[in-house]
Amino acid sequence: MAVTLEAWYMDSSEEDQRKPHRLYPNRPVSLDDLRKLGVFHWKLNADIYETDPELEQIRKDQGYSYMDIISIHKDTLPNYEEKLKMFFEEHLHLDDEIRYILDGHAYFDVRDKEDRWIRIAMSKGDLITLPAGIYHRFTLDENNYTKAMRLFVGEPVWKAYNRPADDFDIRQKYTASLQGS
Ligand SMILES: CSCCC(=O)/C(O)=C/O
Ligand SMILES: [Fe+2]
Repeated sequence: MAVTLEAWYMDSSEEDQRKPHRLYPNRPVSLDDLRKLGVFHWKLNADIYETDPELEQIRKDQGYSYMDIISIHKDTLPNYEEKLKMFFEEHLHLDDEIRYILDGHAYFDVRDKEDRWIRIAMSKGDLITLPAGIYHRFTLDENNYTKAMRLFVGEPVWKAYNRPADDFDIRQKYTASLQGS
């Protein structure tokens, strides 16, 4: 089980979003680089998610009072194609996005400070937090399946604001937080 998270700069090809879209040669992005963008990662044991004390501690420390589980597969998710299309539109949220992969695989793409796409490969046991105001998107990979826990502080708000949302206070706050990092 890899403790680290693999991430890389993406190519600009319009080919299938589910492909890795690496540059050649590959340009990896470290966990430290991700942290500077406000993106944080934990590796947990997803086999025991229902009773995991480590997950409990994170939820307590971070105030993640809400959780639900979403299974993203053509046979389980209503309006599967429509939802995947929506998830892959570049957007931001007014709150942090917190996702814990319980099974399968997925990609989160985030913009770096220079507006380049970074692809983050998520698999079973990866918990990630994306800060409010960061432009990002989500896709399945070529396995076409993931099951994820969605966590939230308080009552969940799933509203996504597609780019451009540069005038939003949360976007300004996020870009200001990057200064000097
Ligand atoms: C893994 S949950 C579906 C993706 C989602 O909710 C979102 O906002 C992606 O950016
Ligand atoms: Fe999102």
